[in-house]
Amino acid sequence: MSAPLIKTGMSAPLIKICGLTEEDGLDAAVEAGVDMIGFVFFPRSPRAVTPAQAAELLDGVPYPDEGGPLRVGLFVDPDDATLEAVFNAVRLDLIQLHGNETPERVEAVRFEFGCEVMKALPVGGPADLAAVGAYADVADRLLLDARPPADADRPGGNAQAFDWSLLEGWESPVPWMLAGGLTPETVEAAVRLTNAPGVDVSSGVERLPGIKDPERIARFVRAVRGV
Ligand SMILES: O=C(O)c1ccccc1N[C@@H]1O[C@H](COP(=O)(O)O)[C@@H](O)[C@H]1O
Repeated sequence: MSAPLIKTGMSAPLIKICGLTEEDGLDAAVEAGVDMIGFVFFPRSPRAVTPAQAAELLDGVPYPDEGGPLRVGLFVDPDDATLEAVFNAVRLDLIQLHGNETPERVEAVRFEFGCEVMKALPVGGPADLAAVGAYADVADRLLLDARPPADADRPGGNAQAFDWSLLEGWESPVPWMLAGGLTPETVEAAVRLTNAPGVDVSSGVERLPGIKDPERIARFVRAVRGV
């Protein structure tokens, strides 16, 4: 077993398992005690769920004030009606905006829905980190993900990592999480290099697109927590 990632005085990185579509994966994430569970409300994703499906899956899952994980809804350039439809079915703790939302749109969503917002930003090179500043005052959290290939069908969930060394010594003005191609095999190195205070994974803990592998979820959590 390798040395624990968590050095004295440092808290464990938060863990988000995203793209849950079925009970086995959801149960594995909840039982592993992850901090956040994510549901994709983007129809073009193989992990997309409807508001009704998310509500059914979440039935019986403890709420955060009962010790359960935060519930994250992932959207790509959603209009208000899309967000409303989800909020009418599910109590979300965090809205993840994974499209081309401007700082003004992030601020408006946060205000209108009274919910914390995590803005995903694509990283492909040093210049992308400069964009972070524009969201510092309007987003509660940032999610740094790999810049998708030009021909990608979706802006995330592509099992693609970026050059983590870009984040060496980088300090974020707001809480942030690392995403993009993380796996149980790579997450330890990613956290060591970037000092990420949170990690988010979808493809890397799946056995098929949209179907999570409970054993890989457990391995991912063990790798992050060094147990
Ligand atoms: O998972 C998807 O299908 C998805 C679709 C549209 C936007 C984002 C999506 N996923 C998010 O992308 C990152 C990285 O995912 P991966 O681990 O590389 O598969 C993560 O935040 C997912 O939630």
